[in-house]
Amino acid sequence: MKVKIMKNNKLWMEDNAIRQLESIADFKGVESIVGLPDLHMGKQPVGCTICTQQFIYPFLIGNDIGCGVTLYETQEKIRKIKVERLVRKLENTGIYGKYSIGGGNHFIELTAIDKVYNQDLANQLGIDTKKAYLLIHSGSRAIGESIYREYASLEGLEEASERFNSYIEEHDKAIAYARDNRNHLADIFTQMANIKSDNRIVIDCIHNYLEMVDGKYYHRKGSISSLSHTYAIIAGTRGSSSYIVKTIPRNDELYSVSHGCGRKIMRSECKGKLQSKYKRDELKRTSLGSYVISKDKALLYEEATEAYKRIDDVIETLLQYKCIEIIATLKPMVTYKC
Ligand SMILES: Nc1nc2c(ncn2[C@@H]2O[C@H](COP(=O)(O)O)[C@@H](O)[C@H]2O)c(=O)[nH]1
Ligand SMILES: [Mn+2]
Repeated sequence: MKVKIMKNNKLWMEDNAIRQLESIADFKGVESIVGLPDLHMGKQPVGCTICTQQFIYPFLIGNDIGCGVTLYETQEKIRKIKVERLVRKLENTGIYGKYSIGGGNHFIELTAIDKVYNQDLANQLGIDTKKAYLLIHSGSRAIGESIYREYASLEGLEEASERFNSYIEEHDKAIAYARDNRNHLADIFTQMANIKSDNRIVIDCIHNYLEMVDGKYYHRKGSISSLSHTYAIIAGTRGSSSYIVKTIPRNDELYSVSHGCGRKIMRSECKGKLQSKYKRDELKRTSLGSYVISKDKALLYEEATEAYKRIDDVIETLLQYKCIEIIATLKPMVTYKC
């Protein structure tokens, strides 16, 4: 079967997203497709891997080429951080200019190791439960957007053609820019927050890109490659755990692992569905006690925890398919989106 959907009874999965993925199966060169547990609808399906031969489809990668999540270790002890004072300080700040977080669900999160499940693997990563960590989700910003505009037609690009070669060149630059952007954001944020840190990278994993392996093209949109990433971060939400995992490469799942929990409620519907339950300001604190700092007030509803699938269902599904081993969980302290 060309399209495989990773499912589990408890996991919420949208039929329209499955149909959107199936509609790609007949494109020239498409060999196989995997819908990951965080699959959801977008301009193109998100949470999937599409494997092709001979042709590539830039629009399947989308505009945020190189988007990823990086985990940095700070040198600040959790117990020394006065969270409320820090939040008050950060509320009057913003990151503008050459390096920026980006809108939507991009974020910088000050976070703590909550529970270690595999101490040996945690030691290999040098994880110290006393220290504060930073989780940064950001991408290639305007660079990715301009590449997307140039190549977004539904037409595939044939291997070795001039357009194919120039897309790959631009795509690789966007990945490098996105990585650099995350690293600069880590420096800017720790200085702004006055957090001691040399920002050691613990894990850096990207989820929107084209991976070439053995003459095949793996279009990854919200999909982490277990071939390139031995360790990965599966992002939760501002109000739920994110997971540090070891990936297990599996051909049947196109060597893929989910990048997050995936959207459940469309942005445009969030306010209508959630405002009878929460006043806007109540969404600045989460049920975990963490804080959200966002100048964009609409994002408080659009990015609420309930706008997403349950991370534990996504993780359970990945475990069931033997694609990951859990190392530890992260618990957000402050989610910053300015
Ligand atoms: N730890 C946090 N994770 C979050 C937050 N907002 C969203 N998310 C997760 O990130 C992925 C990334 O989605 P993408 O398709 O835009 O790359 C998403 O699926 C959520 O699981 C947050 O504030 N904190
Ligand atoms: Mn992303």
